[in-house]
Amino acid sequence: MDKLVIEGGHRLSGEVAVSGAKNAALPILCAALLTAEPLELTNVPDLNDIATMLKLLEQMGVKVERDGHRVVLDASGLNNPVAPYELVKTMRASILVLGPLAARCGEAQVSLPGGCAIGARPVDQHIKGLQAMGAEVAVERGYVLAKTPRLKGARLFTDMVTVTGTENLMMAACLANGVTVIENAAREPEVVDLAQCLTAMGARVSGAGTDVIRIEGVDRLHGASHRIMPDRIETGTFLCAAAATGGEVCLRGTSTGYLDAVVDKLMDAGCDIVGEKTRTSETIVIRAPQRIKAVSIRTAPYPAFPTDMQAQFMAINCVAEGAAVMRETIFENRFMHAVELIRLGADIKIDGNTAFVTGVARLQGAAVMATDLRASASLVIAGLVAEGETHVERIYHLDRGYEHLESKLTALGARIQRVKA
Ligand SMILES: CC(=O)N[C@H]1[C@@H](OP(=O)(O)OP(=O)(O)OC[C@H]2O[C@@H](n3ccc(=O)[nH]c3=O)[C@H](O)[C@@H]2O)O[C@H](CO)[C@@H](O)[C@@H]1O
Ligand SMILES: C=C(OP(=O)(O)O)C(=O)O
Repeated sequence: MDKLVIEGGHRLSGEVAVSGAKNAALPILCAALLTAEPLELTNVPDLNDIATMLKLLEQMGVKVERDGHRVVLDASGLNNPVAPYELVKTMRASILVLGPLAARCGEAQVSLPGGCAIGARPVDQHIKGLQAMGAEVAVERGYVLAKTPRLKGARLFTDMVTVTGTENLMMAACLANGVTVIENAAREPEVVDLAQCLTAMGARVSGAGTDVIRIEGVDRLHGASHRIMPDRIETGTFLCAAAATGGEVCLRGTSTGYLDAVVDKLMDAGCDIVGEKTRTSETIVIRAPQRIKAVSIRTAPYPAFPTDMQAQFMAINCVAEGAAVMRETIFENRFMHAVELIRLGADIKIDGNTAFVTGVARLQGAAVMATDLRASASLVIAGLVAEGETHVERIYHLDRGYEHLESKLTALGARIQRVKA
């Protein structure tokens, strides 16, 4: 098992390119199931989650061609609407095949995604929505089993804002008979990116980016080309790494437009952040003070502060001046990084869904264990500023969602190496 060894204390500076978004690419790969014509995707990040999703699609009969960041999917031979446990156990997003399979094949057997360290993460809203569209859905022996004649358009209301729930139901509705309206829909930019891809495939979707999405079902979708949006969470992670180290970094191929809440908090922390847009490119430049100020946050669905940035902000608050209150409202168990940060010398107290963080003058390197994807990122950020060496173990979590993180950080002046543990 690989681990990262980080020698802290090196200020980040220079330029880095941001990759395509994992959380946009995963649903969009599943959208290929909706058509018998090729779907060409560019800016697809090179991540373990993407490799797993491609394997999953391949074993369903989808032809996959991959050349760097370009992927072409051809689901004309789709013949096995099954997502087995072996392939879905590491990846929550595998549930995103459910809606497209039910819509295109009239049946699906999808293993419940594996347990995850950040919370229970049920899929009851995905199921409730498909049932409202006329599908018979049961959960048996760990599998969601769906059977349906052509899905029917329906008025859907989700009990809470769910990102993959919205995406699953939006994809299913594209081939349904009649109009579907999803109320209380997720407004995340990744939902909008998926809607844009579906529209390019001939779907009739309006309202993506608002909390009411309307989909007029069509008989079939066709092939298309689509470029995956930049990863706003990778962007935010590099901004935090720069902020923690008092650095000056230019991020290429990304935009402040996707993460207003994060940029706002980093400016409150004392950073100077400028987004620039030319005809051909977009960049963000961050200049951080020597020591940032602690900032309080409360996670909530987009456009509020993203839960996927909470762990990275905890890392920067650990070394900031002052104290912060951090409230996690999306997942019931997403403070696993706190105990590891405490091993590095952080001052953190947890009470239910609230963390109280008081900045310390310095962290000290130690061996720590990554427990989930963003927890891993927070430990890397803390390692960049801790005195001495930090060893981050179990980085397979990191490889699920960050493309070449250590080489990108090395290019910015960090001392970070991957070694066999
Ligand atoms: C692949 C992907 O895009 N993952 C993102 C997606 O996850 P994901 O789509 O799984 O997260 P949801 O938005 O669905 O979860 C929000 C909350 O709703 C609950 N819930 C959800 C569905 C359901 O049927 N029943 C239910 O109770 C969840 O347990 C959670 O407490 O959005 C999360 C919230 O922004 C992000 O952290 C993840 O990075
Ligand atoms: C929680 C995350 O991903 P997933 O939903 O794929 O587990 C994440 O991207 O931070």
